[in-house]
Amino acid sequence: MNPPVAARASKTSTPSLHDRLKDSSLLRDRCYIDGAWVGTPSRPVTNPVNGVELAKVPAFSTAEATQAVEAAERAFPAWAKLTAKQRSNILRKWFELIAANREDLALILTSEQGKPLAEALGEVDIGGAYVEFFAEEARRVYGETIPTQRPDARLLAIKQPIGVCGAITPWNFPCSMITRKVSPALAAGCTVVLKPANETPLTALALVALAEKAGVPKGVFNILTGNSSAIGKVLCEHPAVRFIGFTGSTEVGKILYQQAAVGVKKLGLELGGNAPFVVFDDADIDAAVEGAIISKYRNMGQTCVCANRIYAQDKIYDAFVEKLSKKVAAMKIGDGTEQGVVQGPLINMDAVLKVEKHIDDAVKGGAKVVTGGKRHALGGSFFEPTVLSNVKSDALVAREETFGPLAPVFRFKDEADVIAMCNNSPFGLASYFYARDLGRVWRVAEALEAGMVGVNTGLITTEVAPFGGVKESGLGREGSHHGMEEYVEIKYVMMAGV
Ligand SMILES: NC(=O)C1=CN([C@@H]2O[C@H](COP(=O)(O)OP(=O)(O)OC[C@H]3O[C@@H](n4cnc5c(N)ncnc54)[C@H](OP(=O)(O)O)[C@@H]3O)[C@@H](O)[C@H]2O)C=CC1
Ligand SMILES: O=C(O)CCCC(=O)O
Repeated sequence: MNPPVAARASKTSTPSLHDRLKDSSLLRDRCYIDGAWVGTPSRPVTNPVNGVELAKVPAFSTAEATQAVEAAERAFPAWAKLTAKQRSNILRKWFELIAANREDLALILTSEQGKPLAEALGEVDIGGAYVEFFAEEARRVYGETIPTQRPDARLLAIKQPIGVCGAITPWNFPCSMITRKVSPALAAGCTVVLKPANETPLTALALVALAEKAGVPKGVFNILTGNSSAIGKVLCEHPAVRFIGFTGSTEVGKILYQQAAVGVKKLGLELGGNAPFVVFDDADIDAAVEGAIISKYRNMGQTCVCANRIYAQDKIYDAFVEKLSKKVAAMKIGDGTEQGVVQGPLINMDAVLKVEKHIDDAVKGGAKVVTGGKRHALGGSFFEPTVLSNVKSDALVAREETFGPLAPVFRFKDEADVIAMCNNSPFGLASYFYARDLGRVWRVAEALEAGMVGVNTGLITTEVAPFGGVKESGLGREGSHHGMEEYVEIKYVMMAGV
């Protein structure tokens, strides 16, 4: 029997998260290992709006991570042996439960992460869409027959689940980064040990509670919260783990890459970006402003694909900056659960310090604050959405990912000039541009060194397309049928003596 978080006596008039949920059993304070809810809740999870504690979760480490991997190892043969249809049906049920509980999941997500409720609902929907998509893909893991080179032999290649998989996920998308890894893994026949970000474990635990309800067997999907480096080391070094899927900073991605090298493990890495967003002078400026807003300010600028450097061409520069800053200045800031709020708090004070550092540096170099530029009067980690103009191409913000609500607008002269600036980065995750000339659209899309290009759009994420980066932005792809390939091995079989 799993123990949900008990109702807390609320001393204030504001109902607790527990009391606001339609199904309070989704609020969990234990981890799930080998089919049991275990651990002592000890590590507080707080609301970034006001620091109020939402729940406590266990602080697990090496021993529990090893237990979780070994549970996943024991569960693997039976799960891999199920027919694709059997696994697909369980995943379908998980998707249906996510959809049926979308409002509760979104409320948990906003409460621990801070993004506006409408965005949290959107994230839960796409999170569910990954599960739905991979429930369908489970039945399409086809192999191939190969024309033989020997008359007495037949050749074929079959695809088999890679084995136990580790998943390490970030706080900025506490739902969709989990389902984007776990659902293809389960669909392929792999078992999983998940370590969600310590800032946002409650959405993850709720997703696991729904997976349990959907009939995912014991040991197939395990989750543990706690010491990230110790748990990460077990996932990288335990011989049973064959794949690690990670979304997060490039710095941590490189640590995992090195640790996993010892056991020659396959890795999927979704790391930092530094997305350029280019507005050419033939663009529809109003559409470009809308695109810049969604790309830059979604999740308060805390997405790895968000526009980090905005380049506007000479002729339209002033008009673009004016229209963008007008819209940004009108954004409603506050608790993401309040009606009309489009910007919540940043995840923590470190995030605020990074935005301030980038603004200070740009301003010292001659940039002008057109709107925003400082901490918001609400206090805590609230920061005013900001637009800077006349930013120099060598500013810190041109080189580093801000991960906050800061839009620096750079000026450029021509296509060659801007492509060189865009590609002058060790990162290559997303990129965006607005243009109408068809020749230019093809040239620029092909020239950008990035895993993803948005042309005349600021929102490119969908479960049906391959998401991932080049250069130091990572390895592999998530989502789409390519996302399944990460979780299978190809086995070549020669049948001779035919
Ligand atoms: N590409 C992306 O989507 C993301 C990029 N970032 C970038 O990284 C910056 C820092 O954010 P941060 O949250 O610290 O990102 P991290 O890379 O530190 O965190 C991502 C995940 O990795 C875990 N982790 C941290 N250290 C280790 C380790 N040594 N071994 C295994 N797992 C580990 C974290 O756990 P825990 O939280 O428990 O420490 C979390 O689950 C952001 O400002 C942003 O620039 C951050 C998040 C997502
Ligand atoms: O920031 C990330 O790590 C993933 C972005 C997901 C999205 O674009 O919805």
